[in-house]
Amino acid sequence: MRAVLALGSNLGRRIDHLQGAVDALFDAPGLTFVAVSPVYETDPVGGPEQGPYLNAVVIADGVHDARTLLDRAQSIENAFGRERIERWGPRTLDVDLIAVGDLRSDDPELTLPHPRAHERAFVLVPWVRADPDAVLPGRGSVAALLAEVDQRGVRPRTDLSLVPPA
Ligand SMILES: Nc1ncnc2c1ncn2[C@@H]1O[C@H](COP(=O)(O)OP(=O)(O)OP(=O)(O)O)[C@@H](O)[C@H]1O
Ligand SMILES: Nc1nc2c(c(=O)[nH]1)N=C(CO)CN2
Repeated sequence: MRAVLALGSNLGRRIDHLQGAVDALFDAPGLTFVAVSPVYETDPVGGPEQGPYLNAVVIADGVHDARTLLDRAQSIENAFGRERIERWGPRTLDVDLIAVGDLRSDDPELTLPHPRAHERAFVLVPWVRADPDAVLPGRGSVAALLAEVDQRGVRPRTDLSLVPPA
């Protein structure tokens, strides 16, 4: 299956955290790199007052089990010093599973597709750049969803970029 992951960071060396996540995701055998989006600087959505995020999307193939991928995403977050203090609070690294194939799940531990992806410009804008034909299962084309969201808080950082894993 193909998986779409959203990366975010608003603490410390933000771009290094995003690059570290890309590298760590693919550093063990199993996942195949498909694409990485440009990097965007985004106004924080929800939570306490906090600094701007860098956000990007990465796409991987060869996923056999969504739960294993979630475990991997969470251990990568932890390796980058992620502390869970409050909901939607600032973080060194966030790795969210946006979609895994056509899987649908309403398990709170792993909800698929991600329940807020369709309304988040900081996910949809990079995703459509990584895959112009992207479809969010159950909600249709990402390009069409984008027309419904406010994109003003999402700015390209053309001076930054993520390199595909070695
Ligand atoms: N699709 C998903 N991707 C990542 N985590 C998920 C998903 N669905 C459910 N979860 C659960 O959400 C819990 C909280 O995750 P996290 O702390 O990253 O939330 P958040 O990033 O602050 O907020 P949001 O869920 O709005 O992105 C995790 O422990 C995880 O089990
Ligand atoms: N701009 C922006 N805002 C957020 C983000 C994020 O990655 N970018 N992540 C959140 C929880 O997942 C909450 N708010």
